[in-house]
Amino acid sequence: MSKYRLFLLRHGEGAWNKENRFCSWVDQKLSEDGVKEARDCGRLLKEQGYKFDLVFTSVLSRSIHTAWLVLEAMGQEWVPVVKSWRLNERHYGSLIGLNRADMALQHGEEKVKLWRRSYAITPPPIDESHPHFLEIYNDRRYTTCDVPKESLPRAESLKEVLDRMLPYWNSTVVPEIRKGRTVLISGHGNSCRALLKHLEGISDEDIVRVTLPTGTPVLLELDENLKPVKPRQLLGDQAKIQAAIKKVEDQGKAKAST
Ligand SMILES: O=C(O)[C@@H](COP(=O)(O)O)OP(=O)(O)O
Repeated sequence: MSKYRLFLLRHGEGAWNKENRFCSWVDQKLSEDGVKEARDCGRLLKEQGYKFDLVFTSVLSRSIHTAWLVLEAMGQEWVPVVKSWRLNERHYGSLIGLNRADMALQHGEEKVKLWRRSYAITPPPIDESHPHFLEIYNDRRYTTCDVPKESLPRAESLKEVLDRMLPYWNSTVVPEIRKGRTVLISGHGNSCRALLKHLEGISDEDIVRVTLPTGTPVLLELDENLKPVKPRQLLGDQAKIQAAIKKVEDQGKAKAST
């Protein structure tokens, strides 16, 4: 029987989602469409009668703004929002800023798919020569982390995302769920995939086929051991959701960027 409800959400479309560039730890804002997606998501959740007690976000603006817009559309702006770098998007290393379709032309679609969706493959790390290195590592938000700046990742596989997220999940999120609080995690494509893998016990092979569209709430009904009692539900128009998933998958197809 379902005891708890947990909602996962990949933020609304960001500016670099639109440009098909790996965004990761670069703090891009939501696009106009992304703002609309977040508002629509809040309206849908309100229509369906859901109420949140607590929202968790990463320290990236696109996840925070999405949470704000969802809460505003629901008329639940008072709900506390808690932020942690441990919910950040996967660190895409030296791929950050690069166009996926260009990468597929240069390295092949299979390689890009492995970088994007495999469990244990870590992309090449970022170094000081990368155009976005200083922007990320000199950002004040990363002085507030529970690890020294030098220990922050320089690239991550999905497994490494789960490794840094799980301590936070177990110490901070789980106790709130166990108190009976309805939690929304306004996160990212890969941080949500990592959590889904953990909660649903998805194998390393099967996680490759899990892709999340932007701005679409995922409802998990959990038992007292926080195990799902039924398949995850992506809320909204199912045909539109399938089209949005395909669009994200197709971002890795070879095509010269304009
Ligand atoms: O880092 C990014 O560019 C995307 C994920 O990219 P893919 O894994 O889909 O390539 O993360 P998000 O938009 O959810 O923050």
